[in-house]
Amino acid sequence: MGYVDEVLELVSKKNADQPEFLQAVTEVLNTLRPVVDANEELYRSNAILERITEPDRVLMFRVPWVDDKGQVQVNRGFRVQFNNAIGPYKGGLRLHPSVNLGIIKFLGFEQVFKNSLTSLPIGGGKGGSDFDPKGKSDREIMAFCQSFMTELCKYIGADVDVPAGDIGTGAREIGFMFGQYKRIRGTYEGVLTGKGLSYGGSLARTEATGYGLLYITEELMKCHGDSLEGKTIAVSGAGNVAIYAIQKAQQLGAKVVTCSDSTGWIYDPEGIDVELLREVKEVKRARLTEYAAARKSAEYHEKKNGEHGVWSVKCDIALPCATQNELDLEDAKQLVANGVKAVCEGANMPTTLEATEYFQNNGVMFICGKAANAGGVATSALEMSQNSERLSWTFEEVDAKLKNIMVNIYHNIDDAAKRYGMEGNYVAGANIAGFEKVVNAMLAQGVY
Ligand SMILES: NC(=O)c1ccc[n+]([C@@H]2O[C@H](COP(=O)([O-])OP(=O)(O)OC[C@H]3O[C@@H](n4cnc5c(N)ncnc54)[C@H](OP(=O)(O)O)[C@@H]3O)[C@@H](O)[C@H]2O)c1
Ligand SMILES: N[C@@H](CCC(=O)O)C(=O)O
Repeated sequence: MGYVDEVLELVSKKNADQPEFLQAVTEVLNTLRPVVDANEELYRSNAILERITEPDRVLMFRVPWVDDKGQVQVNRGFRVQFNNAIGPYKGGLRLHPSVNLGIIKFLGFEQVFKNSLTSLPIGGGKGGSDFDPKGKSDREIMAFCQSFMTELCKYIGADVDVPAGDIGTGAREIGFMFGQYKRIRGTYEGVLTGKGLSYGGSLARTEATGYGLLYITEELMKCHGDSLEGKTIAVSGAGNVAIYAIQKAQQLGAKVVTCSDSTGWIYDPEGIDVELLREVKEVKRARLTEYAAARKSAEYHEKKNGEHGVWSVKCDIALPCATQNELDLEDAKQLVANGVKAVCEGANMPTTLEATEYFQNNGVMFICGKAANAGGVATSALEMSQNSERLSWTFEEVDAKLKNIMVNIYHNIDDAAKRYGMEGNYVAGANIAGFEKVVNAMLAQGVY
């Protein structure tokens, strides 16, 4: 048995109850085979694959808080500090009832490679809680965030570990957590990113993941002699990533005809009205039925198991921007039958392994989330730089740096795939390029 298969077996045994983590590790290690074969002795003797698949540490803690009725509620909090070979741990905090250790580990593992691809000095980590922010009052959100940070603040810091947003964690939650960190630790430092603009946040961070997704998609199209002009795009999700992906796609001349949330989806053949979508989702925190009620051209469909949802709509480009494993093999077959040319992941691991393979075997250009959604964390690293130098850059400066980073990521992953004879396999390219930098740093820093 080869080194990759030995480690895959070991990781499967140790983490049998963590399917999402195993899925992420399987995808990465399978695509690293040519690199591992070329360096087997070095990597094996240094146990590189065993070390890179085991987090530096896992923190799991109780989060007690009081609801509006005076009842004490208890949630479980997590922070997985996965790898800090190239910089302080960096990655978001997910607040969603589905959160468990396996999901946070998959996200933390992916973050190691994604952050490496940004070319900026950030290691990988992730955290969150099974707390459900939906339907909670602002006071309840504050109570939860303060309790969560009361424990987490012992383990993080501007040069140690810098959390940020993810599903369910936006500017409101980051504000409450920042306030609590400051109150307990007594230091005003860039310990979180995605902060409000009046207290250390960066312009363009809100837009960064969605805009970055479109910058890399634009470069992909350009390098294949095409453009986004006039293309029809299907987007899933209606949160931070989806909204700003839709906005930038429209600015670049494409028409986005779908979006979705966890209960239903919209088909709007005239193109999504992004300002209306922002009003419904960002301001009112309402359901998409409100979008449909306010827009004549929009059709609302309830989510039904076994149906393709937004992926049933004919499109040139698909941008999954909601959550993991939201696009499966049957959805991929439908998209291919409808003539999709490119799929770029705004969410983390939204496409199942089988669906990814189907796209790749059917000539669809496919860029995985580690590369395609790296613009968010890259701009978080730019926020860290601004905090360190106590300066704020203009929107245009940050946006220009973001675009440059995304274009470079495209060329790095394209080159890495070509170096190993896998031209056009951007999943392999992203994993290889991300891995090489981290491994070189690990080897240089000795056994730890
Ligand atoms: N924010 C960032 O900077 C960033 C950066 C890189 C990657 N990502 C990834 O991008 C994805 C979206 O994050 P976000 O920041 O946009 O979160 P968000 O603002 O909380 O939005 C998430 C969206 O996805 C929908 N959704 C969640 N679970 C779903 C499900 N099971 N089926 C259908 N829709 C579902 C949500 O609908 P409901 O409102 O009904 O829950 C919401 O519309 C995640 O995978 C995240 O890890 C985020
Ligand atoms: N949660 C986001 C952003 C992380 C950050 O900005 O640190 C991601 O998956 O990359």
